[in-house]
Amino acid sequence: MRILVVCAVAEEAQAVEAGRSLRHELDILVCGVGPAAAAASTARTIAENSHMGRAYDVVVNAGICGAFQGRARIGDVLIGTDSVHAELGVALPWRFQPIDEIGFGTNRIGCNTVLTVAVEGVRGEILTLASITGSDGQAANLAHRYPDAVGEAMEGFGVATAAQQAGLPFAEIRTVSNFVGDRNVEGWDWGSALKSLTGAIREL
Ligand SMILES: O=C(O)c1cccc(C(=O)CC[C@H]2O[C@@H](n3cnc4c(=O)[nH]cnc43)[C@H](O)[C@@H]2O)c1
Repeated sequence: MRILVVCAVAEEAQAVEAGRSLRHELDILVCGVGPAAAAASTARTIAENSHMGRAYDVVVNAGICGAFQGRARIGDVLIGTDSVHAELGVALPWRFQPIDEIGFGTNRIGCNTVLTVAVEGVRGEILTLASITGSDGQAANLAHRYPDAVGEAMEGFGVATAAQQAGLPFAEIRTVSNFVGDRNVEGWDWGSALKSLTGAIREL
């Protein structure tokens, strides 16, 4: 099986590389931060490899993330059931209206759960945002809007869109470096999250 694993930054790619198994052919793409870079870079890589006769069977987005308080802990592995774009819709003064409600597509792409059946972790929706949530108030609002969301990151929905348009199964695996909320980047535990990421890829 040929697997494309998409990471935002080099540190995540190194953690994935450390967990690589010889059972599968696995390419690692560093796409850059955010959903637009993730979608464009993933789509281009899928197309180029297909033209070279090296088509992928599966696309996986792997990286670190923030977790919603009480739903997961630092270092936990999160396995997406759905990748949800939490900013795609209409920001009404009194509530956020997802794009689905106005008939212009969907902000949700289902993850293939068979791919990740052997990976131990917390299962739930993983949100994608172009902006990292930077306050406890915003975090509470998102947690309320998405009661089944376990974490947030910045690339999942972009990678999922590229995979879906290419007709490929998609999975999102994240490991928790911080809690969603007040921005304190010094408090992020990259070490624990990257170590867990290596372990999760080993189980994939
Ligand atoms: O704001 C900063 O100064 C800063 C410092 C270090 C790293 C960053 C990033 O932008 C990395 C974000 C990267 O990691 C994912 N991630 C991790 N935690 C969260 C989160 O709580 N909310 C959203 N994304 C998160 C994300 O997928 C990025 O690829 C910034």
